[in-house]
Amino acid sequence: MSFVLLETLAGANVHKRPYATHLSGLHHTIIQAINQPTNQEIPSIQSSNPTIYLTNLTTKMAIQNNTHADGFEPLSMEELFPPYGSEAALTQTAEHFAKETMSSIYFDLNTHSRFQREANTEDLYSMQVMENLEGITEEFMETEFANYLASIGHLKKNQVKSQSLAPENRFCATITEIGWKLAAICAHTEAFRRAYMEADHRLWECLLQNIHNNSLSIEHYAHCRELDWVKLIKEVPSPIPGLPSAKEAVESALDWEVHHPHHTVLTLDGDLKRTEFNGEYQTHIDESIYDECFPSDPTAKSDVNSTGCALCGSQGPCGCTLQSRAGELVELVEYPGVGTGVRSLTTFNRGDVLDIYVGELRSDTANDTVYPLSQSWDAPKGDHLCYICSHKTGNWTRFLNHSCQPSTNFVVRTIGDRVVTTIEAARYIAPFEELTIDYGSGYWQGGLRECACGHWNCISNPSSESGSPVPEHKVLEGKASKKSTKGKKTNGKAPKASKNKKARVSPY
Ligand SMILES: C[S@@+](CC[C@H](N)C(=O)[O-])C[C@H]1O[C@@H](n2cnc3c(N)ncnc32)[C@H](O)[C@@H]1O
Repeated sequence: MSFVLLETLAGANVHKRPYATHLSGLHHTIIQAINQPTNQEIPSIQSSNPTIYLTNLTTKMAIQNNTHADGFEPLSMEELFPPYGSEAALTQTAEHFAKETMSSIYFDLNTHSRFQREANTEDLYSMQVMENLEGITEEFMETEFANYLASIGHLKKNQVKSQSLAPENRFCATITEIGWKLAAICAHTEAFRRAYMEADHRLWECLLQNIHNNSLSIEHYAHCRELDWVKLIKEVPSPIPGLPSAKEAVESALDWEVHHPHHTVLTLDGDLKRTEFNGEYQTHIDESIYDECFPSDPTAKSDVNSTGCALCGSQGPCGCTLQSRAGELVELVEYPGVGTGVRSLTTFNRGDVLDIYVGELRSDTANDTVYPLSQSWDAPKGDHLCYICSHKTGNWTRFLNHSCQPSTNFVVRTIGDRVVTTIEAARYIAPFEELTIDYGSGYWQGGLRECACGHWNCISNPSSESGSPVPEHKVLEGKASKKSTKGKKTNGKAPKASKNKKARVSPY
């Protein structure tokens, strides 16, 4: 199990490191830097490994090109690895750079909002960080704008406080291409500011194109995190020769009621909608709840159903929690033919534990055949504990669509005082890739549904080896594998089940 995106174990001796000035590029490292005990080595960024990137690219391109009679067409080596310096190779590099930078932009925006929230609670350290971040952002915008005004003769050179270090005309090209709004949002991120200064023309153009193509996603992401980008540009006078109107950008700020980022879906027609099922809004909860149909928590860790907490190994009460940040780095997006799905905004590596499938723990499925997951403590033997029903309340994991070649897996683990089903990365996952999971063959059998994943070996493809129509459960079962830890049995007693836990709704 890899803990790249996990925060900390409860009770672990964790010290915060001083905030690093450069957020971008180091994003995964920063997570660890913030959360690991200070005496540990910080691992290097795995996502920059070109082999991993190319392996993923190979898979992606192979899937996109499945035009052969048996549904699979191998690519030539030249297509996969264009010759060094060729136009195709440069484009591939630029695309890779843009995706990585985009992922750092989302990460930095999220980190900014975490500090903002802590600063709002009068945390002195976070208040100081916020002051620095705001100062850097304002100075960046002011310098670049002043230099532009000087270049068109609206300011005298000696009125400009500091020289821009960016290539000439970059400010104008940026505002023209992505507009004041996205520039103001992205200026809050180290990733954007650094690329602005350092990236060559081709890389920068590719990044701007990516920002432009994801404008609603970025604005919604910032909006949910209450980023005050307006104050950065509201004093910009209009009109400025050669630039669009900043006033119009301010007036077009997103007007969308925010409860939780995962209450909103980016639709195929470029709009936003609330998540709903059977005409009712779906709400986010952080952890599973159970009601009167069980006298106590049916998933409570015990001697019978668990070999101990996967995080600390304890058989007795331990209070460990999985605090993954993966949920903060994914978004809900509509996909053709399959409805709402989950899009990654960062890179994940094989083995990353992304989150826990949560919902209402019930003895029945509440007549829902879409979302319930059978929770067992030993999946291969099928020892069923309850159903996790997430049609009304749940987290982002309920929106994972199925693929016969999925990027994540269900895994049964004991974490803290509960047996849970985690979602874990099955392989490297690139930014903007859809996260998918295998619902298990039973979900598709019986002719009621057809899988639309399009994979050449899809279960619903009659010529595929995996298609065999035997009706079974109509719930998500996944291919959950039991992962045990060699936990010490502490007192031999099953811990008392916690009292009915109220759903805690967090801001993210
Ligand atoms: C657990 S939900 C996933 C989220 C769902 N797409 C939504 O809009 O809420 C499962 C449902 O999503 C749709 N779905 C997911 N994966 C699919 C696939 N590969 N082919 C067809 N439909 C799929 C089906 O309607 C399925 O019953």
